[in-house]
Amino acid sequence: MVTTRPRPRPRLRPRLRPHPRPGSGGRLGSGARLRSGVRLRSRTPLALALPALLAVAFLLLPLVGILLRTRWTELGSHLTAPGVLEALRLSLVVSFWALGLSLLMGVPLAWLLARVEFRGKAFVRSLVLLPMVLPPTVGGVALLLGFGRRGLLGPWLDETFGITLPFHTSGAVVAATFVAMPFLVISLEGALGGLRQSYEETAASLGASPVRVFLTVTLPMVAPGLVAGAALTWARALGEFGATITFAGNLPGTTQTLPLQVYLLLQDRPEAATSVSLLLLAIAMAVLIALRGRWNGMPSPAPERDARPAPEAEAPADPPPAGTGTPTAAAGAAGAASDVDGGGERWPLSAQVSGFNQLTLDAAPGTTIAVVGENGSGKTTLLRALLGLTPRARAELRLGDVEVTGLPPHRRGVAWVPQDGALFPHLTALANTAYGLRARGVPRAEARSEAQAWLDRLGVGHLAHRRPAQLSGGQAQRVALARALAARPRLLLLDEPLAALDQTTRARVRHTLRAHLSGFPGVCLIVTHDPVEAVSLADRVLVLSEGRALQDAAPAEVTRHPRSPWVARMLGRNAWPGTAGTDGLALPGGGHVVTADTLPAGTEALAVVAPEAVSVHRTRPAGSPRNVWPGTVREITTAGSRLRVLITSPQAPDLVAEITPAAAADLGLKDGSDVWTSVKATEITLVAL
Ligand SMILES: Nc1ncnc2c1ncn2[C@@H]1O[C@H](COP(=O)(O)OP(=O)(O)OP(=O)(O)O)[C@@H](O)[C@H]1O
Repeated sequence: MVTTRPRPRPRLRPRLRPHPRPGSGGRLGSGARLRSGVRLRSRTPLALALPALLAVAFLLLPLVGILLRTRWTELGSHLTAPGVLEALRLSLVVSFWALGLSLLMGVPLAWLLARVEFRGKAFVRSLVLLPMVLPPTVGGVALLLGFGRRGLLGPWLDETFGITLPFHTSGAVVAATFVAMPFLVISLEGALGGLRQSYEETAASLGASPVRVFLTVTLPMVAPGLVAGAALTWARALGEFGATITFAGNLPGTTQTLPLQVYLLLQDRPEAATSVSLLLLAIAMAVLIALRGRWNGMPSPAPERDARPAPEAEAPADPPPAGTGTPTAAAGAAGAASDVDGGGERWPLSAQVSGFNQLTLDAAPGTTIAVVGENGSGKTTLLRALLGLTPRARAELRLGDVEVTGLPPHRRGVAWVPQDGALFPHLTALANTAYGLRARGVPRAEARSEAQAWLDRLGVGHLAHRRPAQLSGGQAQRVALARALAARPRLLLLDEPLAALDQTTRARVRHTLRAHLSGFPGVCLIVTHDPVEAVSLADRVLVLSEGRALQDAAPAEVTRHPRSPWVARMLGRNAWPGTAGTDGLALPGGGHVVTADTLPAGTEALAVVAPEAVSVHRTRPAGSPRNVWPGTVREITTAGSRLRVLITSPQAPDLVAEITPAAAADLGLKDGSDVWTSVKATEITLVAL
């Protein structure tokens, strides 16, 4: 029998990358373009192609009519006629005012619709859409009844501000805003809906107020949607006719915009009307071409850029503990360390969690707790409760002397590193890392030098000026960690911090992480599915089951005495539940395990066996231990330099043995081989459940 340390089961997780900016992803339509520039052509059924072509012709013909009937020689004189120029000026004034008002009111409205749950949301959304489907003249009548002289608000506007909207340019602005604002709201709401909230939540956890988050994270990230919506809104306002003429009238120089001019010219000088129509048509086409389909959610092909991640940076072989570092990093890092702990302040954790999670958590500063549990056991909910981000669980939370329970997420001092890091894609690694410091009001230069020091300490200082899309998964993860540590939190929450890394990088980053966590003056919670991570990084392992703490103990204790078969298997052990008898454990299927330990008869317990304690034989071992079972090899997998062999038996639960490849070759093991397994009674630990 060969002994070795238990190894984690290999995990099959996709390598995560920083998420692309919304609107920069690709969608392939029919005739999609491949990288090589080759177009995919599919056979189009004639029954669909013909009406589609008819539709194109139907849309195209009027435009061709304008182009053919335009008197090109007179175009200049038509467009520079005083009346036309006046109408153009007015159109520009009205459309830009309408755009401004739409931005002012429409952006917050889109945010509200996308981010806040409230009663009557469906009604508000319908209200936003209404001007798009309402005949504009009906819109004009409605505006008269709302804001006209004898409308609901008109007399008050007149008496209080001396404003009379009808027959005034402001009336034309109101009419244009009424019909154009929906384009902005719809476009922006769509963009906000496509933006993962973890960016905004992470920004809040770094100390940014909701308004700051909106201005520095949300808006830049939805910029393409916002620009597209704004352009459409402006174009719609520029072309507005029906509501304007009904509500504001057709007064030259006051409310007579270009579309109204076209209407007038058509009666007396149709050729001039054609020229002005051509101008409006050209403007509309220019806007649509500039947007290239972005307004309906179809992204335009992004310009090719070098988004290749940098090669994985060599982390310092032995990273310095907190407060020390390379000469360049030392000054900033030392400053950072002293700032982090607020001049020596340390942050013990005391939390009482209710709701889906029901547990009490107390930990001294500097403690790292690995949070483990099956899928759905409440790990993420626990973190979100501590952040104050979920109504599903509530944490009465005290960090040091500060009672943070009633504080909003951005004032808690609880930094969160989500699984994918959620680096802000529009900021460099340096600006990402400085984000939390800037949110706390640290001057720009100081924040940047401190951020650079943190990046240096995490071994990614040379990537400071890269955007997240140009970082590998491991580099991005380290930047995310630097960003969280730089924010000087009182509690650090890491959600599977190493999940995105390959095995080699994982070992290196784990080493770096351990060094930095040892200098952290608060408590750190790490959600993990990786037993090596749990055992090597944490001082305590908190096992969750259905939101409750199943076990909260030192890693060695959890490994030796796992309180559930799941924990035992996660830690790479065999675990058989059963009922204690006089000399071991009676298994539910009728089998029996003889153990050296004993428990009071009738106790529900687990028999825990390390895989390397299981011996495999081709024939029944003579004079062997009392736990001997026949079995069949069902699966052989590698675990580092060793092999894990899954053996099933009619007389015992499934068993995993770990042996060397040489031993497996000697035994001639393969799938389906008949074998005997044996385990010494002294190698079995009994754990009462
Ligand atoms: N927003 C929600 N509304 C309702 N139920 C939810 C919501 N989010 C999570 N849940 C449920 O709460 C339970 C705990 O979920 P949670 O995401 O905290 O589990 P987890 O331990 O983090 O799981 P995993 O390992 O799969 O990430 C699950 O049963 C899940 O289905």
